[in-house]
Amino acid sequence: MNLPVETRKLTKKYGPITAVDALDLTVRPGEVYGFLGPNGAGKTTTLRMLLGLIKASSGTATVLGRKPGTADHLSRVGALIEGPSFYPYLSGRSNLRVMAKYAGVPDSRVSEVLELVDLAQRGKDRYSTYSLGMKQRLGVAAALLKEPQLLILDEPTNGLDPQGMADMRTLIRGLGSAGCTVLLSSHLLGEVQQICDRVGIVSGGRLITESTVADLRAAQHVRVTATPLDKAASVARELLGVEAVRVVDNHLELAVEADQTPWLNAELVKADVAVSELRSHERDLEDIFFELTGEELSHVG
Ligand SMILES: Nc1ncnc2c1ncn2[C@@H]1O[C@H](COP(=O)(O)OP(=O)(O)OP(=O)(O)O)[C@@H](O)[C@H]1O
Repeated sequence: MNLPVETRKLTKKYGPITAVDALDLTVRPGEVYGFLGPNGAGKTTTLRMLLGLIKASSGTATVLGRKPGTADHLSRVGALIEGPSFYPYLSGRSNLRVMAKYAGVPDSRVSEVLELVDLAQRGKDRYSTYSLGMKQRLGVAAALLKEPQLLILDEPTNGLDPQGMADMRTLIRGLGSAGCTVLLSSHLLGEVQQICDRVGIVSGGRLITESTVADLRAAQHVRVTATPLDKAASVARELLGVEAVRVVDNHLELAVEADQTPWLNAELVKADVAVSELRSHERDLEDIFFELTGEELSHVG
């Protein structure tokens, strides 16, 4: 079976700017994949290449086993990338019917997709009266008209209020459970943590890591509260290396396996450090992102 998305050394340059830098992404069938990174990391540029809207400078992208932008590919990939454009004076349903007719999709599918995005009750209302969240969901409905195998969504909750975000998350999770592969970009950690099976973390156009959310979070970490903290930090750096030690507020975060904690404790005590707490803890994506990129992500979502 073809992978929904596979890129090899995918690169896009704009003059001196390398917007996407030798990206190797793999999206597997049936998963909700989160493409996570701060503004300007190269997410939109990547998605545009996957849809054949712009050409790569070098490297390759395969989408459902084909080169992006071929006729066959376009009918099997749904996308919401630049804000959806609809006729404001037509109802949501009429807008979709116009699109369905143009795409050769039977009218019955319009009701199905309105149901899927929870707009069946408001289908008769004018598009101009919709909230931003409803407009976004109608955009997803339009992308679903052709029953795509892969749905690509660029920042699907951008600009939505908390309720709109929650509705969109429910919708995306539902699509994922129904077997549609979803690739979405986001700069919102909370969102990705809640919706996605796997994430690709991107920074400055480069892929920093690609993993399941569960695996990323399960990587062992030990939190140490001790006095004096600066001495504890320097002992830990000597024992574990500078990279493995981070001072956070009034404690240390150490990248170390849990079975090493007795040894670590003994070494700290030997160095006259009073250890009041030493325990392994599950990190959230925010910590991981900061460790990997040195950048902060947004807390919203
Ligand atoms: N058409 C273009 N011409 C020149 N530079 C561009 C163009 N499109 C994107 N860039 C640059 O490429 C880099 C990546 O932009 P991109 O929009 O892909 O990032 P992003 O991760 O999607 O961020 P955002 O969420 O802010 O859109 C940025 O430095 C951006 O300024």
